[in-house]
Amino acid sequence: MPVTARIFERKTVSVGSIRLEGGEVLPEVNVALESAGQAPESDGSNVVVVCHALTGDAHAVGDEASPGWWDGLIGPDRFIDTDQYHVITMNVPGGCDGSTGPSSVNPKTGKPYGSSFPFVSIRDMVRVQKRCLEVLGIERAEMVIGGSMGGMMVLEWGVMYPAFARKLVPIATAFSLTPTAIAYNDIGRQAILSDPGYKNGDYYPGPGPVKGLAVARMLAMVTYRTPQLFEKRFSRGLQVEGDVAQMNSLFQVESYLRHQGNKLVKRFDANSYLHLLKAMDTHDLARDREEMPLSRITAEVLVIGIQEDQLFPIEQQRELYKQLKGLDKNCDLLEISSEYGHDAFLVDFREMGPRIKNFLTGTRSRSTVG
Ligand SMILES: CC(=O)SCCNC(=O)CCNC(=O)[C@H](O)C(C)(C)COP(=O)(O)OP(=O)(O)OC[C@H]1O[C@@H](n2cnc3c(N)ncnc32)[C@H](O)[C@@H]1OP(=O)(O)O
Ligand SMILES: N[C@@H](CCO)C(=O)O
Repeated sequence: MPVTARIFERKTVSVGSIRLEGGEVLPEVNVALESAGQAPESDGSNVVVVCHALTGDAHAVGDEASPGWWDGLIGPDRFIDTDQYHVITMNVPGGCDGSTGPSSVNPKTGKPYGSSFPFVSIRDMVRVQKRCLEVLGIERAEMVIGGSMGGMMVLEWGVMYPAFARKLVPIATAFSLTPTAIAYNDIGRQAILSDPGYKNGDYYPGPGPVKGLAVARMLAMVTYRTPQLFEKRFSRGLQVEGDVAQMNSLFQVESYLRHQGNKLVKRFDANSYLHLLKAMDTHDLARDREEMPLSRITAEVLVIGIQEDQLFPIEQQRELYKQLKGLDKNCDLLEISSEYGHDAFLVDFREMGPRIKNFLTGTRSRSTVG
């Protein structure tokens, strides 16, 4: 593979109007994207498409000045080597990192969409991203990879566009959410909806339901990590030594979660959060499909699961692998154990990294499970 000048680019691509699964037409859809690494080969053999998770964005790959959220996995001489590959990450429609979403201006009214922004499904996200890649002249990819919501998109890529990618890596994901995950999402949703700053979704340019969004993030963080990690990091330590009778002491874990809540509201829009939660809740790979959707996949698949994941339990990835295997697909399952739980796909690359590298570069290693 020839090594050419390394590119790092952020841009917004107009993909025109899109008819959504729900029937509504979203006019003038923009997709914000970032690409890093080598120029894409015309046959897509060095192209890696990254699908981000709920509060992720297009900035997967960064540098010292501006770290990206998947720098541990992707970069020069890293597991996905940008000296060899062209890595492209698109912000999803409905998001808030530059792609058309609830905070965007509706070209028909000249005002932010707010409450009028239509429902965007996981399939709509993939359809929009496919259109974006077509505009860029990218017809094929070597691999599509992503975790959590991004993993739902990876599976949809394989089902909707079987000829697009040669390899798929769905991580910490599933065909659909468990009722428990939907329950967590609804508690977060209710926190946002009950904040007076929500104003039925039409709060722009105001700060919006920042308290509600912060509380939603606090709860979500508990599901993203594990009791073991919290025990190790915080135990029952106090951040503020208060008077028990006055109830003004503060545990370290409380302080940490409040910090995480306050951190998210500085970079994320509550309406986008609500839309993406709904997209995940309602997603089902089998919905409105007569044939077994996995039977359409032609790519090689590496399923990765985290044994301590509270949000997407490991049984879901085992089932995915089992069904792929039952359909005689070329697939593998990597189970990792990490005290980071669900968030391990963002931070714990010890086992995942080498395995993804081998899968991408074609150096097959022994199956973890069978
Ligand atoms: C690098 C980026 O640009 S990420 C931005 C885009 N985000 C995404 O794409 C979403 C995916 N990313 C994530 O979910 C997260 O960023 C992760 C999983 C990758 C990492 O999570 P982090 O929050 O960075 O790590 P961690 O759980 O260790 O928290 C560290 C933070 O908690 C703070 N903290 C730790 N203990 C306490 C405490 N007792 N009280 C208050 N704050 C505390 C630290 O000071 C640190 O704060 P900072 O992030 O403001 O510097
Ligand atoms: N930490 C991840 C978890 C969701 O998969 C995020 O915020 O997107």
